[in-house]
Amino acid sequence: MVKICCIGAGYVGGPTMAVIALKCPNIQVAVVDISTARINAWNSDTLPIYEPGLDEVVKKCRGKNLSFSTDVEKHVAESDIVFVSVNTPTKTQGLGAGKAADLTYWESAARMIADVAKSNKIVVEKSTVPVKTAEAIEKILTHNSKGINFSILSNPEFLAEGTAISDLLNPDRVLIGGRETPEGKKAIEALRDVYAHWVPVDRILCTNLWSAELSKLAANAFLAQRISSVNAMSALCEATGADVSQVAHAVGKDTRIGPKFLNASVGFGGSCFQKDILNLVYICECNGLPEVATYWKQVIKVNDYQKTRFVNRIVSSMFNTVSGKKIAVLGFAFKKDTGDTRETPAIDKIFNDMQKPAFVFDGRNVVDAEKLRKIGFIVYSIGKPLDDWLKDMPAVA
Ligand SMILES: NC(=O)c1ccc[n+]([C@@H]2O[C@H](COP(=O)([O-])OP(=O)(O)OC[C@H]3O[C@@H](n4cnc5c(N)ncnc54)[C@H](O)[C@@H]3O)[C@@H](O)[C@H]2O)c1
Ligand SMILES: O=c1ccn([C@@H]2O[C@H](COP(=O)(O)OP(=O)(O)O[C@H]3O[C@H](CO)[C@@H](O)[C@H](O)[C@H]3O)[C@@H](O)[C@H]2O)c(=O)[nH]1
Repeated sequence: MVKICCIGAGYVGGPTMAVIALKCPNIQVAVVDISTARINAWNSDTLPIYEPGLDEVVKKCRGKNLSFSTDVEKHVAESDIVFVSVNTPTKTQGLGAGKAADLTYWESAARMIADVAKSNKIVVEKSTVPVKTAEAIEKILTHNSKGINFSILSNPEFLAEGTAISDLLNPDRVLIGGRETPEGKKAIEALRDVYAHWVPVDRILCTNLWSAELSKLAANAFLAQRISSVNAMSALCEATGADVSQVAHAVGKDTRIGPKFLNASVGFGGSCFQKDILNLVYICECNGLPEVATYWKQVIKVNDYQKTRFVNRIVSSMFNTVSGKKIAVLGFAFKKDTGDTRETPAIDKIFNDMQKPAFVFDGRNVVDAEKLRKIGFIVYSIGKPLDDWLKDMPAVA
């Protein structure tokens, strides 16, 4: 029986391994983590993360071919395939601080694998990492290998939070990068066999290592760029009386552009887009490509601009100061299905209790602005024609 171990029981490691266990009953899957609290939660009735559909998958497989453990070394030693899905945040100090990916957790995982391995292993990069990380990992593993063979694969994850289970069950593609050597090709085949249990083979793309590593950063950069593009348009819509939803709809009808990821917002959030674009910018700079770095950096700059613009609208509409005023934030999560409070029927109550004039600032275009205006609110919807009140106020506080 093939044994898989995943180091890192987070937003990626947990759901990904649960789906592998569900679809591959003949494979034993162990998810390990240094955090006892996280592992205890994975073994309890209250999982450490909320994802629609996750509970059912975990409950079906846990105790059969899916386990969660803090005994990292034991499970790594026993596995044929080791996924590494540890966090790779932006560095906060040292070389590349504020941009480069911090690979401390990755490096310590790689050193531990080299230490405890007693048989040949396929080591899979699941975390999002800079291009050429596989080379560094390979060096760590082979220089400490005691004659054991390690094959490194890059298998970046494209799931989005909130839709992780459906993304994993029905992925647009699975990407596997490996060395173009006989051993590398054999390792790619072994991982392809795992996914082929449920993913159509034409959706399993096999590339060289560097293409797979870079494709992940590129995909996130392209997605974030679309959001910054529509958000940039939202500012122009407000200045001209155009409606950003209508513009996005018309633009997205072009089949070359497509309708997805064109929702104007207060800017993108989440743990990935900013971190991965900063990482991309850093890699471009390190490779002597300042123009390319500047191009992608602009995506973050527009995102920052959009956040500031939204706050400025709030402050300027409320007579240039919010000090002493109470502001309620409805929907604090970075996106839906992670804690959503839209269309709460409590809004009319809220209006009666509020000081007048009462405002709603909608950074996601999710509220029914006309309904709220009828109740008496002054409504600002991002990228939409402005209320008279807002027209009279400067856009910048
Ligand atoms: N969150 C997402 O939606 C998403 C999607 C695709 C890719 N990614 C990428 O996947 C990676 C993991 O992201 P995440 O959101 O799952 O992170 P996370 O912080 O939720 O989980 C990482 C886990 O790794 C554990 N860990 C760290 N070092 C360890 C070690 N040496 N041994 C054992 N466990 C260790 C941590 O305790 C933590 O529980 C990142 O590189 C991220 O960029 C994330
Ligand atoms: O049209 C849109 C779409 C999204 N967003 C915002 O963008 C952010 C990110 O959303 P989303 O991409 O859906 O969630 P993530 O979980 O951050 O997933 C992204 O980051 C992951 C980590 O790398 C990748 O695996 C996914 O493919 C990629 O979509 C959120 O704040 C959204 O509200 C918008 O403002 N407008």
